[in-house]
Amino acid sequence: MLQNLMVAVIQMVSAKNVESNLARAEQSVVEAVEKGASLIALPEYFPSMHSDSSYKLKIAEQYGKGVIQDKMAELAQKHNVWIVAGSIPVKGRQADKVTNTSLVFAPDGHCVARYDKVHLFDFQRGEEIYKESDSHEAGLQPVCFDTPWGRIGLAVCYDLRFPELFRKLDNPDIIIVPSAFTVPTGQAHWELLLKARAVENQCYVLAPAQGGVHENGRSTWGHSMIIDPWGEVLSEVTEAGDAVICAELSRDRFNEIRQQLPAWLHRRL
Ligand SMILES: O=C(O)CNC(=O)[C@H](CS)NC(=O)CCC(=O)C(=O)O
Repeated sequence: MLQNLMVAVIQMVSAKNVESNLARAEQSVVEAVEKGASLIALPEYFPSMHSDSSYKLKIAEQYGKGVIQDKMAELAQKHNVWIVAGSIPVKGRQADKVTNTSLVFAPDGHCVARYDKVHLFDFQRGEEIYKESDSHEAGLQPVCFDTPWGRIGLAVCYDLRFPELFRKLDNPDIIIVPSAFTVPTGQAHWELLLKARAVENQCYVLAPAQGGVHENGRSTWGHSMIIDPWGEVLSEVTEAGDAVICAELSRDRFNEIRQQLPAWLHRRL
């Protein structure tokens, strides 16, 4: 097993156009590679953020083929890295629905994991209204995948509020939560929820987020971060806009925390 793992978390302010978002994502992946990262995580819906949900359906790809997936596979292989492709819209079972799907590409370019967001964000606060369930099908199961450093569990954005999903993961060492939090809920809960999931599950948490003012006028909270199993923030994006942050995840630190405070072993229910 690898002792340490350099990871990168990418923050974006995605616009509508898929091609230009993919080009920006590529730039950030290259920056992460230059910083020495071997696992790179992109935010929720990095290929396109747009108010009209029918646009998601328009750009949604069949699982296993399409320009977004091709680009991610190419980048993983070219740079010999793991890429967690935040989320992308994938065609659902129903013709008028998509799944909000996180795909993981291994260094050989193969897609090795698929997670469909389980909890859909239906929210209303004044003018700010989201009804993700109108255009999305919910996923049904928790997903983990294995890397030479350890096991990684997946969640997307609003899932962060449902600790039972994380408990159902198969004992991950890292949890990755690509997100696009609203500003008011992000300000109130984002860091709190991320730290809670890290501390209660005694694992690293990577949180790549959309952060800034988007083309359509929507603002997202950003504050992408990397948190250790003690709840300490190892790295954080403090400003709006595109950014790449890195941290080295330590196997020794992970083991030390779980040995000193074996809460993970003390679970009874
Ligand atoms: O729709 C898109 O284009 C991108 N996706 C999102 O913005 C998603 C679904 S609407 N946002 C969230 O889940 C926010 C959760 C949140 O903010 C909270 O739990 O407080």
